[in-house]
Amino acid sequence: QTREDLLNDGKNPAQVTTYGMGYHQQRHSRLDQINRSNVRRLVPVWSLSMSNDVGEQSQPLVYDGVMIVTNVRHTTAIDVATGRMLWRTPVEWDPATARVVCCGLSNRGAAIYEGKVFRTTIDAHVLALDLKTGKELWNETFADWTQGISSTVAPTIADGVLITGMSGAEFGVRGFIDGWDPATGKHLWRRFTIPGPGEPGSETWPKETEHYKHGGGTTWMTGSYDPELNLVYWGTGNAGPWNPTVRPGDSKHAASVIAIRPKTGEIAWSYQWTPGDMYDYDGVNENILADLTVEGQPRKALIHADRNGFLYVLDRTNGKPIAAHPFEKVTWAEKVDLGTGRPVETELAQRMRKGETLEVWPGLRGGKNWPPMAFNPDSGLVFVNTLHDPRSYTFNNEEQPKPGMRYLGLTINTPPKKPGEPWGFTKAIDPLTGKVRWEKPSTDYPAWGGMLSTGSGLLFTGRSTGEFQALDQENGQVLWSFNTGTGVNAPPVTYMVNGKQYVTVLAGLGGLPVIAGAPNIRERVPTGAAVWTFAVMAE
Ligand SMILES: O=C(O)c1cc(C(=O)O)c2c(n1)C(=O)C(=O)c1cc(C(=O)O)[nH]c1-2
Ligand SMILES: [Ca+2]
Repeated sequence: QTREDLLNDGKNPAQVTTYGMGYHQQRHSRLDQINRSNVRRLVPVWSLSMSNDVGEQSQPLVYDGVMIVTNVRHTTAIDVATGRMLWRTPVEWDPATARVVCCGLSNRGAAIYEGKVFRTTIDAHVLALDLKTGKELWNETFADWTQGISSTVAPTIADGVLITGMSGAEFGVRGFIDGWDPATGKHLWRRFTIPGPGEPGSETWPKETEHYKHGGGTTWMTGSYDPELNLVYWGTGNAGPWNPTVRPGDSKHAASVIAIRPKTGEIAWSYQWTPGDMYDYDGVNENILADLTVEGQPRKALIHADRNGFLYVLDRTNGKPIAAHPFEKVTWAEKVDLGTGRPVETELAQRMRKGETLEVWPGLRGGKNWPPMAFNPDSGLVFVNTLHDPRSYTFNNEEQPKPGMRYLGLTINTPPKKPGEPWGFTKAIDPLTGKVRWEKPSTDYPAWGGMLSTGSGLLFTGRSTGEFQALDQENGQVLWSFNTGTGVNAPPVTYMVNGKQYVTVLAGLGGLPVIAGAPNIRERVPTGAAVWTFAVMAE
């Protein structure tokens, strides 16, 4: 896992070295051995228990025949050929940490570089293990978890710097991104996403108070990286508290993407998806980098499906919007004005800001939550699991921020589902036009799984009810389905070993779906945890 290995992820099919299957996070593999006609003979070749009951969200990494997976309890190395565990290093944390976690005890994966495995922990540590042995090499505490700061994010390595994010925007914290020396664990820089007094963007926060210290904007999904521009694109979470009446203004840089220099964390540009966020529209969803042709011109684009319901294409050199179309039902904004770059709020949103209790789409979980979509550069389409789920909010001003305590300033109501109304959709969308090529409704539970696209026109994704499936990219038809026995949230990967293509996904119901899941999911789908690896059975 040299710098070259990370830069070339996707080119060498034996390896998966980065989160997103490439720094661009397209989650597309050129591999085409598994195709429409043989996918029905896809069978499990091994499965390994993860000894965990609180959910699996990690994207596996594969290097030199070794797979690295994480969850909240362990970092595990697996021999890809046999499915045997090579080593497993436990992560120790005080069970009381669960109190400062909004949405489950989760971990989304590791980074690998120069013989080391890097990960964050739920109690706000970042650490390095020896890739060969699992032995801990260094371990740094980056925050005091009792203050409400935790971590679920997979780190990344960009330009030789280890970069980590954090969680806690529901607990009155101020978001940041850290840079570390991967060799030693030395802290190199910290970039707060919420500006301090006098910094650019500070004018969007109340001047009289120290509200910026509680402004949210956490950084709980991994940024993508453009090595040529040398910029890392990192999304930021909801503004805090959700109640906007105590923080009039845009609340920058919450619910935004910031483009940062990996060596210093300096912000090159920022773009705010949801100014003055009052819906918990965390802007952390993946930022897919792609080179698109727009009106005959090649453009360096960034594609992002936000929780706020809009699918954006930005110019990633400067953060200017090129396109923005709703990909789910949106009632808080009429459109995004491409000239000003700002959403045009509906009357409904304006009445909400004044304190009326009204139903809004998308609801707090967003038109899409964290499970990453995929982009196929050949067809130019994105493939995404959406959430079709409104909420109503009643703001109240009583709450004050207290370290490590929830700080939301509102109560939430879930309107009853209309009979026959889907919980979400799986959609193929052209990000430049917003045109939906096909969509499939989810009628029992929302699909809450990451997406993988392959060169043979297949899509792999999981369902909350346990099925891991292959869909046809042309029409969404399910070509293959395997029941893993527990919900699938994690993003799948594909790679080649000894000339044979494999697909791997972690199964393990967890995260927000079990806490606030669509009807009684805990009674109908068991928890549990395993890595599943599939290949086409020989004739
Ligand atoms: O604001 C935050 O810091 C934060 C962190 C996390 C997280 O780290 O998992 C989630 C959210 N917010 C959130 O709003 C959310 O809907 C969510 C879902 C999940 C999940 O794991 O399923 N995590 C989170
Ligand atoms: Ca949040």
